[in-house]
Amino acid sequence: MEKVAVLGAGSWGTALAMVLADNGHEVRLWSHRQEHADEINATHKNEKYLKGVQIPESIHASNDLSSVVKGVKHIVLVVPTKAMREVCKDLVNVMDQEVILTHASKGIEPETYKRVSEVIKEEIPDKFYEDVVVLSGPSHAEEVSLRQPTTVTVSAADIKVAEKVQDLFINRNFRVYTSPDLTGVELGGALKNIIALGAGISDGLGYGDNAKAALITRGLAEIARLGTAMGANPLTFSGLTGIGDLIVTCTSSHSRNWRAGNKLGQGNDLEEVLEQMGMVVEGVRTTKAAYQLSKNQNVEMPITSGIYQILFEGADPRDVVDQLMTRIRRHEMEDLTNILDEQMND
Ligand SMILES: NC(=O)C1=CN([C@@H]2O[C@H](COP(=O)(O)OP(=O)(O)OC[C@H]3O[C@@H](n4cnc5c(N)ncnc54)[C@H](OP(=O)(O)O)[C@@H]3O)[C@@H](O)[C@H]2O)C=CC1
Ligand SMILES: O=C(CO)COP(=O)(O)O
Repeated sequence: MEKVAVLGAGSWGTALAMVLADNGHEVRLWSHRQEHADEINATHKNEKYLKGVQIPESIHASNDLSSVVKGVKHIVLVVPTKAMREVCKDLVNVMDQEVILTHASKGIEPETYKRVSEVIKEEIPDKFYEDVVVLSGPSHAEEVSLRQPTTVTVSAADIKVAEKVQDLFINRNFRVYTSPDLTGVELGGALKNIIALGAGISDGLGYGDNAKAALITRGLAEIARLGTAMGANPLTFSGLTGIGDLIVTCTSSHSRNWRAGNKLGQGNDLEEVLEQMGMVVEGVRTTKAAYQLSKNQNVEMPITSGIYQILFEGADPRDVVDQLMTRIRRHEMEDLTNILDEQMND
């Protein structure tokens, strides 16, 4: 059994800490607020983030980063991506041994367009880690904390290290696969949040299942287009961290991105919506990053671009839908049509 530090005591950090505790590991859960750590230790609940869920008494919460990471073999980073750099900087000051660093956060940094593992590697010298691993997939914390069947994927540059993390987390409720495509796994998890905002907007506008299916399918096409341009393997987007996570986030009312989109579709203002949520809505920052990336990479992303206009340029969602529906007509799969054309000409 391993000593594990989970950094980030929101819904996902707490749910992952519970999986690890169920597996018999010694789990320390770090919160950046002392009173939050005290509340978890006193009540064995995390009411704001996982309402009604009983947390195993073996999980010890703390606000003291240094004591939390002392002597651990694994550190699991689960803070919102906007806090990732700052937490890594603090972590470097208290680390004195080599660990396996896993992160389970989903986003892209808007200013640098970096994936989370790139941010971590930039901030933490490599003498402190065996490798940086990502854990991603269709996994709402609310369901994981109820031990409902869930599947995720872990990936790292060194697949052997990813397998160690697979062993750490896997159990009969939480099935963990491995993938060699770190870039694809991280991008699928980050970019699906943009489309989930769109699915929420569509539902908020009162559109139906046809529109949602269109958003998921055409959304996946543009995620794969950008992902492939950034070095991912296109096959990854047909897996758990691609279409799997896209389905769960676009169709579940657990999703904060879907819920925020839903309120926007009903005509609420972005600032107000984010304030009311009180939880992280990663898709907003990621839309900014992906919109800019699509321009830099010269990749067409009409849905992302439409959501950018709604979030940051005050566009009316109905006008954006109209704009998407009346784009110039085209083939569904340009690549496929090109191959067929070539075969006809042979
Ligand atoms: N929830 C889910 O089902 C899943 C979430 N994820 C990803 O996990 C990541 C974390 O999300 P999640 O746990 O859901 O978020 P939540 O909104 O549930 O919780 C966020 C937590 O981070 C804390 N926090 C905020 N700012 C900082 C900071 N500067 N330093 C340290 N901690 C901070 C918050 O503390 P405070 O209470 O003080 O605000 C809170 O404890 C996101 O990237 C998300 O996309 C991935 C898969 C599933
Ligand atoms: O990533 C998630 C499920 O896999 C959680 O999505 P939300 O952040 O939209 O709640």
